Amino acid sequence: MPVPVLLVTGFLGAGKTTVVNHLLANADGRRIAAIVNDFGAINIDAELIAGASDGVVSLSNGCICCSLEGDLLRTLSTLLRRDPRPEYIVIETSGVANPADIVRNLMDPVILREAPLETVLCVMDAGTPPSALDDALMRSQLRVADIVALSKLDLADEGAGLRMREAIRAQRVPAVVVDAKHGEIPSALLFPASDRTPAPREPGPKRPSEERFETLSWTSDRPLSLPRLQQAIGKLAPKLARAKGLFETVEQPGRQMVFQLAGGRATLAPGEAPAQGVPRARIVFIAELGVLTKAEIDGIMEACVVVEDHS
Ligand SMILES: Nc1nc2c(ncn2[C@@H]2O[C@H](COP(=O)(O)OP(=O)(O)OP(=O)(O)O)[C@@H](O)[C@H]2O)c(=O)[nH]1
Repeated sequence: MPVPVLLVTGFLGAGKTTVVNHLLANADGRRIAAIVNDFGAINIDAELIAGASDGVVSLSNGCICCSLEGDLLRTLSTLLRRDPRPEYIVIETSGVANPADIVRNLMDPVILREAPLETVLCVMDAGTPPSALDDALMRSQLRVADIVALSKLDLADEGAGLRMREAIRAQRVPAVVVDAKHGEIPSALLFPASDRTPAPREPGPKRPSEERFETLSWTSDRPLSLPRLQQAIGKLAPKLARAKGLFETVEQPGRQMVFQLAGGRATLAPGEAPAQGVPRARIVFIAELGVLTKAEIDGIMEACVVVEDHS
C-alpha cells in the first residue's frame, strides 16, 4: 500500500511543530512517522515532537530543500522498508525551506508510487503583516500549499484573520484557508480517507537557492540564571529572526525549560526531562546572514551561566 505524505511548511516560528504535535496527539491509532528538519546543528524540534507512534527521524544542520535533499529521500526509503510500514508520513520542513524544491524531489517516480505527496500544508502566523507575503520565501511556501493554516489568531487583533485571508487570496493562492488555534486542524482534512494516488505536481523550474539566514548554536554544561537570560535575550532579540532552546535554570534545578522566540515574542515553558548525556543548555539562534556573530552570542550568553557552588 502506498504511504501518503503530508508536507508541513511555513516561515520561521509560524507554528509548524505545534500543528504536527496536535496531529500526532490526535492520530486515533494511525501509525504515523514524522521526519523533522531543523536548519540548526541542534534539532530542538525533534525533541519537542511528542508521540509520533512510528518514531521521529531528525534531520538537522541544513535544509531538506537543498543540502539535505539526499538525506530526505534516503530517510523516506528507510521508513518504507519498515515492517510494518507506517500508515502516514509527516515531513516538517525548516522555516527557511523553499518547499517547491522538496515537492520536486518527491515527484521522483519511485517515491511518488510508494510515498505519494497527498497534502502540502503551509502554517502562517495570522499576525504577519500582509505586506510580508511579498517576501520571496513566504511566497514560495504559500504557492505550493493545498491548505493554509492560520496560527496565533488568539494573539492577533480581531481583523487579522480576515486581512490575512484577503492577502492570501490576492496572491491567487488556490488553497483552502483554515484557522489553527494552537495547532488544531481536523486530521481528516490533513489525511483524507481515500486510497487514490495523488496526481503529480508541477513545482516549476529549480531556482538557485538564496542563502539568507544563518543559524548559530550555543551550549553550556551549566544551568542558566533566568533574570540574566532575560537580559541576554533582550539584547539579542532585535537581531534575531527566531530562537529556541532547552535548558535547566538555577531557579528550578533538575527541570528542563523550553524557550521560544518567534515573531518577536519570547516564551518559557516547562519541558520534558532532558535526555541522558546532552548539555544542560542548548539554544539555537537564527538571524539574517551577517547580522550576528558567534562571538557576540557567546559573549552575551556566557553572562547567563551560573557556576554552581558544590562546596
Ligand atoms: N499563542 C499561540 N502560540 C502559538 C500558536 N501556534 C504556535 N504557537 C507558539 O509559537 C512558537 C513557535 O511555534 P512552533 O510550532 O515551534 O513553530 P515552528 O514553525 O515549528 O518553528 P520553526 O520550525 O523553528 O521555524 C511556540 O512558542 C508555540 O507555542 C497559537 O496558535 N497560539
